[in-house]
Amino acid sequence: MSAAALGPGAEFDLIRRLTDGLVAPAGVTVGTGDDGACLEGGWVISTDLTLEDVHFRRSWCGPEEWGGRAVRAALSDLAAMAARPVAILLSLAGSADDRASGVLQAVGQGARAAAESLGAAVIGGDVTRSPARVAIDVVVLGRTDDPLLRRGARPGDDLWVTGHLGGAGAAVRMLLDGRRPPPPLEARFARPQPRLAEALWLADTGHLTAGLDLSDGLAGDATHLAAASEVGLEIDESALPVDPHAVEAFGASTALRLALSGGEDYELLLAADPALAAHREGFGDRFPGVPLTRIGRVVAGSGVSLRAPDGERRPAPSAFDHFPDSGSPPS
Ligand SMILES: Nc1ncnc2c1ncn2[C@@H]1O[C@H](COP(=O)(O)OP(=O)(O)OP(=O)(O)O)[C@@H](O)[C@H]1O
Ligand SMILES: Cc1ncc(C[n+]2csc(CCOP(=O)(O)O)c2C)c(N)n1
Ligand SMILES: [Mg+2]
Repeated sequence: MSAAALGPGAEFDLIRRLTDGLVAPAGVTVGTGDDGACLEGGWVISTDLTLEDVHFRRSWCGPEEWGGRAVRAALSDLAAMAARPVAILLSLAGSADDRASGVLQAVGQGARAAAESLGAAVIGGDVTRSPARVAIDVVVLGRTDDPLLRRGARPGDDLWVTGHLGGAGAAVRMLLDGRRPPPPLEARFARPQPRLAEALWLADTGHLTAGLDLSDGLAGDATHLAAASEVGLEIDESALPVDPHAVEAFGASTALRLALSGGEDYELLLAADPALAAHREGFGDRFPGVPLTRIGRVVAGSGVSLRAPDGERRPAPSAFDHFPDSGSPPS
């Protein structure tokens, strides 16, 4: 199977260059470009790197939460593929001081507790010294016989999103400003909830056609689903389930921007045939407190467009990119 296409941005230009020409070997049914790779026999594997001062600051929460958050974010890629978690490999790096003071042990304990609470055992890992900052790499292993891929969305499908958007971005914005977020926003940042059970339930309906998890922000992640499926996506701004606590903290307009571009909500963006709508009530009964919202549609074409409440179409804003405005890498 060929690699799935990714959306625009310097981070993804780099990934395109790094993966150019790669051919998945025998035994690998889905290679690069999706939330994880799929292996024959129903295995899904993915990796996610979390770095101090890039993904969290030391003063923002405790070391158990740094580890727990890294595991939760990594497991979200299994939710994106509607796979059931089985195990993780946990690699930790930190300074000699962080080892001596127990910080690295606490990171590992938080990671292990989060993994076990979500059905994954720690089956290995690695430890190295780092000159200063803490790094946490989590490889996740899951199982599914029918992975949900980013390709597969078709014109005429509806677009759905789980949960609320913008809460984690609002928390990060407050923390960067030196303010303490209120508990519901703090939780969205420190303890994201990968939508693992939700993904399995929705996949079981048989109506999902494509999906991914929202780590960089809907505006950016939607471009990957559009590119991989070779379709256009139309998103109705007024339909977005903006986190009410983000609205309370920042007002509707900034909260909407955070919902589109803030990132790290770890909700799911799903494309589904129109019959999924009949399962919405059942989803609400099974997952109270997790809204399932129809936010737009899949159309013929390419890219992502936003529809403002007055019906005007505009291009989606840019989302989180690790290398913003950094131009092209050398060819
Ligand atoms: N250095 C790399 N070498 C090979 N493939 C890569 C590399 N970095 C990323 N990829 C692949 O590119 C695709 C997109 O990667 P990305 O990290 O953006 O995944 P994601 O699930 O969208 O985001 P997140 O990192 O937030 O989980 C994935 O299939 C990933 O395996
Ligand atoms: C200190 C600090 N500054 C900014 C942010 C926001 N942030 C960092 S990485 C990322 C996208 C997902 O990462 P990845 O693509 O690596 O999975 C976002 C939205 C943060 N969490 N901490
Ligand atoms: Mg992902």
